[in-house]
Amino acid sequence: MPSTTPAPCAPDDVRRIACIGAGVIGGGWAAHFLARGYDVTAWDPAPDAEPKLRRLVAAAWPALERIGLAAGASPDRLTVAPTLAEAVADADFVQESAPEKLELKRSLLARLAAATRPGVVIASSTSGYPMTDMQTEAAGPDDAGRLVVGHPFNPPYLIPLVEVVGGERTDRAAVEWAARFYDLAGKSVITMDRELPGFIANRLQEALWREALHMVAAGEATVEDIDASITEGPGLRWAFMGPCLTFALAGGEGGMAHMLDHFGPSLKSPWTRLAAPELDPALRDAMVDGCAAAAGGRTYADLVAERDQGVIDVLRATGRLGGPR
Ligand SMILES: NC(=O)C1=CN([C@@H]2O[C@H](COP(=O)(O)OP(=O)(O)OC[C@H]3O[C@@H](n4cnc5c(N)ncnc54)[C@H](O)[C@@H]3O)[C@@H](O)[C@H]2O)C=CC1
Ligand SMILES: C[N+](C)(C)CC(=O)CC(=O)[O-]
Repeated sequence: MPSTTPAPCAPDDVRRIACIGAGVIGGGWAAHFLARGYDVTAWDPAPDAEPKLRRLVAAAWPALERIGLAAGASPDRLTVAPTLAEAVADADFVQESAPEKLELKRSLLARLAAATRPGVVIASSTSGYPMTDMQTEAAGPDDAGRLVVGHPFNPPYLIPLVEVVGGERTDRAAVEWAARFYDLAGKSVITMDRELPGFIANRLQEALWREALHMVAAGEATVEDIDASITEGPGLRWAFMGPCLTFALAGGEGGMAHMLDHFGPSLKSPWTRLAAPELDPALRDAMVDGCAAAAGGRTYADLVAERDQGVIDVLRATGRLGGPR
């Protein structure tokens, strides 16, 4: 469909990015865009947002230096704006990462569309809301048409994937513009042609997560057993080969055909519980205590540094890190 709302600049001419909401993900996006050499302006209504954001970027920067910064990249190119309107006034692209609350997203995305220059694409980091449900308050086709989902993975400055999809009122050209922009900004993009709650990756992750919670709730496995079952097992394969091709190898030389003929009947075995468990206080405490035990005295900062180095090692070992960019 031809664009009715052309962006004010081409994806490769983007220079200024606004990050709206500057918590774990908005801050991670800011670090990523800064490392890629963009100017970033952030806005977040929390009174302590600026020092928190600067701490997050400072903590991420050593990892970003290790994988290589773009020419001219600097944390000094981060500005924190006092108002939403000032944050987006000159933006060539907006990444919204406010809390996962539908009403909040609806009104915030409408405000952002009204405050940006006509045609500027606005992407939401939502983990699961379809854009159709979030774009209901956008004023008209020119506003709603440039709202897309750009779902990242934590931390956005190291995990390449971003899932891009529009809603019923989104102009297809905005989806294509966002996909091209993320690609130029160093992300690995999956563009979806239809909306699914949870998109692709979270739909898969949530199935695993529900089963983990069921096992902890029923006392069938500890948090540490569950984590080790992935890091010592399938997780090692999943870093470079997805679950489908991995299981094709389970069929030996007969491939997926033999795998399905052999193990297909067990698909119907009651292995999974599928429906979500009740997140009652006992389960909440078991998960929180189990994670504290698994952390074994390592602080949040220790774990972030360990995770960042682990992701870099995996990216490097699987040939997905080139030289300095
Ligand atoms: N935490 C994660 O692993 C991932 C989260 N996401 C998505 O990213 C978004 C943000 O999540 P997190 O960063 O985890 O949350 P967070 O709680 O760390 O950060 C949210 C930030 O938004 C700010 N905020 C509150 N009201 C706001 C408003 N009206 N406008 C702008 N900012 C506002 C808060 O002050 C806070 O700094 C959510 O949509 C979430 O689903 C996506 C991928 C992964
Ligand atoms: C926990 N989460 C559902 C918000 C996670 C994501 O959306 C993606 C990720 O980083 O795994």
